[in-house]
Amino acid sequence: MHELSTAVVGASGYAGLELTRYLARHPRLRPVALYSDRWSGETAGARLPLGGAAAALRYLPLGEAAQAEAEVAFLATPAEVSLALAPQLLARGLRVVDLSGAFRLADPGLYPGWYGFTHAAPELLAEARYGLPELGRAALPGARLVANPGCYATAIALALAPLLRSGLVLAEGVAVAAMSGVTGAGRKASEDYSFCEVDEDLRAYRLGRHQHVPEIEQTVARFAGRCGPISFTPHLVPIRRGILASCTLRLAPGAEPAALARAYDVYAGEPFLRVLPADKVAVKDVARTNRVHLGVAVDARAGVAVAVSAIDNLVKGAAGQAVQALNAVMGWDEALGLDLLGG
Ligand SMILES: NC(=O)C1=CN([C@@H]2O[C@H](COP(=O)(O)OP(=O)(O)OC[C@H]3O[C@@H](n4cnc5c(N)ncnc54)[C@H](OP(=O)(O)O)[C@@H]3O)[C@@H](O)[C@H]2O)C=CC1
Ligand SMILES: CC(=O)N[C@@H](CCC(=O)OP(=O)(O)O)C(=O)O
Repeated sequence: MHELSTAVVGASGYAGLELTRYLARHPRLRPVALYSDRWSGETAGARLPLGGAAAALRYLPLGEAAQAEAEVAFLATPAEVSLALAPQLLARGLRVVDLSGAFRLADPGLYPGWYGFTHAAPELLAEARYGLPELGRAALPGARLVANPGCYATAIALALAPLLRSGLVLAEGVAVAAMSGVTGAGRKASEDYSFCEVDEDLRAYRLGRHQHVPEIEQTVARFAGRCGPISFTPHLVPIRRGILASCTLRLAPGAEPAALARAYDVYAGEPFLRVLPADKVAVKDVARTNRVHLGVAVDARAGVAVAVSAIDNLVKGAAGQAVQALNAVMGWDEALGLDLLGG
């Protein structure tokens, strides 16, 4: 059976490392090139517990990534780096799965405000397919460019979209608080993320201006046909990996709690999604897997529904989702290669 050759750019990052492990075990994908300046010249086997041919691969300088000889390139790089590389790789005939936010927003006008740069390839935004299969897999088969969703955006959009589509909650006044483990910030050597700064601490950040806000609104609006402005407050918590999101929505007049719970019936048969009572949704049950656990509770006294979801930011929030999306692009079983560590 033909194995699709793959390259990982940013292979030394937290997302790139996780991806390398999945690619090395995937039955139809073969990693052939790994790019990182930090580890240039070292073997992958020296950095990761890999078997087989992948262990012998030597990390290549990032400057050579535009010339990658592979059928698919995964970009696990900052958005500005992905934005520069993707057009070059696409022009050379590679498919691109980008893990950054560079191609997630359809409207280029949103980039300066939310990402801090002017988009240099707006024509590719029209072509890019958003890689969240559970809310839009029909767009994926055959895609050349996949924009892999953000970690918070994955957890939050999956929780919100069916509820808004049900019509049982209002589109206005949606408020989300989410907590992320520290790997969500990447391997950046910044004092703010060092052990002594995050241990025994808990804080909110980027209130009302997190870059995933327009992405969540775009995804929910596409699926549900409506979405008001979402208030989003992310928090950094002193765990290594995982995201828990709590989403508060106002109930529509006359909404029945039992009917609201049925909104998640749209996920019946999804291999990675499990609907649970909201207070049974926990990061430890999804950590190191591609799973999403979610549930909704009704607080009738306050007139709100609270939806809770949990993912692993590095798997369903990044590397696992990227593999799942590529499986969908290729028309394969979406779960192929994702059983690593119980995924
Ligand atoms: N961490 C997470 O939970 C998630 C991350 N993402 C996205 O995935 C991408 C990778 O994230 P993550 O793995 O966390 O990041 P890291 O900081 O851990 O790694 C970044 C990687 O990109 C490479 N790189 C290339 N150019 C640059 C540059 N100019 N500045 C910094 N690094 C560069 C680094 O190479 P080298 O080490 O050789 O310098 C490294 O391999 C980002 O776009 C991120 O937003 C998306 C969802 C979740
Ligand atoms: C804890 C933490 O800092 N998390 C990151 C999420 C990274 C991510 O998924 O974001 P992009 O791919 O959109 O950059 C953040 O809040 O920016």
